[in-house]
Formats: sequence, C-alpha cells, structure tokens
Amino acid sequence: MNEKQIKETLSQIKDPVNGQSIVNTPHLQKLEIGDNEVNIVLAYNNLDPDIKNKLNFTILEALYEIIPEANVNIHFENQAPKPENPYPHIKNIIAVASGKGGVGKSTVAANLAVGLQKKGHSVGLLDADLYGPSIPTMFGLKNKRPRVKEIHGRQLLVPLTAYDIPLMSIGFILDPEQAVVLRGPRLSGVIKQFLNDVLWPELDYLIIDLPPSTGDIQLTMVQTAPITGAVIVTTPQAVAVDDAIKASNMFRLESIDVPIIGVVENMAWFSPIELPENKYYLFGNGGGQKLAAYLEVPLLGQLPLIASVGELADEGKPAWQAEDKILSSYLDNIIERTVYYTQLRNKQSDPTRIVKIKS
Ligand SMILES: Nc1ncnc2c1ncn2[C@@H]1O[C@H](COP(=O)(O)OP(=O)(O)OP(=O)(O)O)[C@@H](O)[C@H]1O
Repeated sequence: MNEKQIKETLSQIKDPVNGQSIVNTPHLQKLEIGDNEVNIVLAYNNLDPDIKNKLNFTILEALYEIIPEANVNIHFENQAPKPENPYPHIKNIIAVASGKGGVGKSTVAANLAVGLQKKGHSVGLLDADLYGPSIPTMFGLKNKRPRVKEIHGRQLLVPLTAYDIPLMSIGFILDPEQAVVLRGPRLSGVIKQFLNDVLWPELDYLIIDLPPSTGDIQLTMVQTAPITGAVIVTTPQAVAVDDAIKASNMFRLESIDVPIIGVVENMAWFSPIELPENKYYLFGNGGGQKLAAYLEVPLLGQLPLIASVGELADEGKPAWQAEDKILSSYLDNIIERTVYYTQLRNKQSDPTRIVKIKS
C-alpha cells in the first residue's frame, strides 16, 4: 500500500483534543502500515465516547476512500498521551544548577560539554545564566555575535562554535546591563528564543548552565523544555550544601518533577602543584557526599581546586584542554558517571514532561 498517500490522508484529520494533525499528535501511539493492513493506536485520557466514535468513523471513512480493500484496525487506549517533545533532535537536556553563586557551576557545565564531546557524543552548550554569563569568556568568544539565518521565513540564530561545540549565550546577544533589567515576559521570551530560535544540530546532550538559586529562569526553562535531568554543583561548605538542597527541591516539586542525575562537588580540596598528593580541605570535607546522600542520588565526582582551572577559563580554554593528568582523571570520572546515570534515568523513568503554565 502507498504509505505516503495513507499518511497524507490521515494528516488531514485533526486530533479532537489539541487540533493537531492526527499523524503528529502525541496521542498517536502507533501507526503501522502493512501489506493489506493499517493498525492505529490512539491514547486519550477519558475521551468523550461520542468524540471517540466520531474520530473512529472519520479515520475509517478517509482510509476506505483510498484503500477500500484494506483491513483498518483502530484501537483506543485510555491513558495519558506521550509527553510532547518540541525538541526531538536533542536526546538529553541536562541542566547544571547550584544553590550558591560562584561554586563552579559554569566550570562544571563547560567541562561536561567538552568532556562529553571528546568522548564522541554530540553536545551543545546553552548559557542561560542571564545575569552573569561566563561561557563567552570561558570559550574565548567574548564580544562575538551569532549569525542570523532566515529559514522558511523565520529568523534563526546560528550558534557559535568552539572545540566543535555549538554554543549559545545571552552574552552573545545582550550587554550585561541590558540583561540585568530583563524581567517577566521578556525574560521568558529570551529563554524560549534560546531553545526555539537557535539552529541546534542533532545533539546527544544539550548542557544548560542555569543561574544559581531558583527563579524565573529556572521556571521558564522547565515550562519550555523537557529537562532530562539536573546536575547539582556544590562546594563542600555547609552553606553551599544548604542552598543546593533548596535549589534541588525546586526540581523535585510534584508540579515540576525533573529528576536529579547527581551531585558534583567542586573545589573539594586543594593540592599544591609541587605536592599533588597532598589534599588540603579548605572548605570542609564531605559536603558533596552529604548532599548526594540527602537527595538519594549519586555523587558524580569531585573536582579539586586547581589554579590552572581558573587560569585556563580566563584564557578562554575549558580545563579539559589542559594536559594535566590528575585533573583529566577527575573530569573523566564525572563524565563517565554522568553518562551512566543519565542512561539509567532514561531506562528507569518516563521522559520529563514540560511543566504546563496554570492560568
Ligand atoms: N576547581 C576549580 N579550581 C580553580 N578555580 C575554579 C574551580 N572551579 C571554578 N573555579 C573558578 O572560580 C570562579 C567561579 O567559577 P564559575 O564561574 O564556574 O562559578 P559559577 O557557580 O558558575 O558562578 P556564577 O554564580 O557566576 O554562576 C571562576 O573564576 C572559575 O574559573
């Protein structure tokens, strides 16, 4: 049978619930076109029986017109639809978050992106820290502007690239003074633009560097994209851990429900270059482990305080670029465990749903 013709015919039929074409609606669970058979499974949450009968009849009638000899089976399931995903070309969206500022969230986000890319994954990095974007500096792209490309009448932003990673940051678009005054609808407009109007390629991971704490940006993000999971960054300090708990609690609200992949403890200790085996616990010891235990999530790894991390970042190079073996081994561990626990999350839980705005 002519699959294209069948799909075209079905695409003329509208989903009675959301008005989308029946072939694109998230209520469509299955469409199988065999030699002489079409099997359709639609899932609705308590659909009115009259509407269901009418839809059933409309589909049968439309297909009978073009394939009168075929066996058409339409099965309705009573269940919630698959979550909508406006970004099917991005497999995993990982939000890197922290409670306190300055704990190294951007450093971890940048190095996660570079490390994942080095291991063969396709990765994009989105700097959503509107009030203090550091990604342009860390990747040596300060004062650079993205190109605009018109596609099907839409003006889309082409991400800048460094180390083969497509990058987007508010710092590429607005001056810091302009970003600071963004509020309410304009703020969420910018966040939405970052996801919807940027030409992100097919990605295994989109890493999002969120601002510290909880606020409008985090809320807009979960209302815009299905965040696969959050990575929480903390230093060992008790105050940082307490604030990280507050930030984590936002993701865990029943209405938000973004899984936490794990915890990264940054600035875990200091080792002088001349004595790399010595560890000095400047900010206390075990805070990351405590946070992970409290949240019942894995500790993805620890990153010591190493002067070269900060120096390289200021030179526009993420630490992964360093030839430092000790540093690479810590980063390697964090990357491997992030991949493992993200895959485990995908196996064990349903995809995240975009948070609906209640009016
Ligand atoms: N492990 C480390 N060793 C040395 N310096 C580090 C380390 N991690 C971060 N830094 C430095 O500490 C400073 C703060 O780091 P970063 O910008 O990543 O923090 P942040 O949590 O994203 O901050 P913000 O609150 O601005 O979002 C930067 O100068 C960075 O280079």
